[in-house]
Amino acid sequence: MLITVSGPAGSGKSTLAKSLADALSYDHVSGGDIFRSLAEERGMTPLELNKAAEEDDQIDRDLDCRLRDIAAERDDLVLESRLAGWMAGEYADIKLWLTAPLDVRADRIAQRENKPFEQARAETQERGQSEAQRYNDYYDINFDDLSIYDLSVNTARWDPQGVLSVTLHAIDSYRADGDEGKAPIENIRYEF
Ligand SMILES: Nc1ncnc2c1ncn2[C@@H]1O[C@H](COP(=O)(O)OP(=O)(O)OP(=O)(O)O)[C@@H](O)[C@H]1O
Ligand SMILES: Nc1ccn([C@@H]2O[C@H](COP(=O)(O)O)[C@@H](O)[C@H]2O)c(=O)n1
Repeated sequence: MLITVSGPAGSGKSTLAKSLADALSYDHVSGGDIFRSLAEERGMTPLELNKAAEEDDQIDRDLDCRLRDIAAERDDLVLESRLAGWMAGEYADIKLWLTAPLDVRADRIAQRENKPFEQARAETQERGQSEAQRYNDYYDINFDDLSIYDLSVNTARWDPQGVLSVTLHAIDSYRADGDEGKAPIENIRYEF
């Protein structure tokens, strides 16, 4: 199966994707892995590529194109990034969405990156708004539209082990013969 894990910054995507891949003995590919590969191919550090991406939208598009190619080619994989669900589209078997209130995510990011809460909160909010605008401009994606996902989990309500249990239960309970049909993602422009 191809499982995607999407959500905003600090929602717990990497944490869940790693533990899901371990539990299922699947491979795990993250947007961060792809971004690091793109940087290496260009002879840049990820930080340098991140700065370049502010001026050059082709860098975001290359990352998203790589996500879509991986989704088309691979199986028994957990694919994790903001847009994994949108990019994998019809190739994904189960699309998971993780979220948590902004204050919770900002607090996690403040701890992870060792910065003040207010700073993390402002940066996370601003980055989220800027990303949502870019996804809309590039691909006509409404990042707030959760109708494409099969399961949404508020990770503020369960610890990482709890989130893993909830999602593993959903995956284990999935029966292809009882599936009434994947809903196609409509009106997205896969233009890279
Ligand atoms: N269910 C949870 N409950 C409490 N803390 C969590 C939970 N899931 C993840 N965390 C913690 O929140 C922080 C952010 O998690 P993680 O890096 O997995 O998020 P992310 O969505 O991949 O973030 P980003 O998009 O910014 O890379 C980490 O410190 C992680 O340990
Ligand atoms: N313009 C960008 C795009 C991506 N990154 C890095 O890739 C990681 C994955 O991004 P997703 O949106 O696919 O989750 C992200 O955490 C960044 O490390 C970036 O720096 N700049």
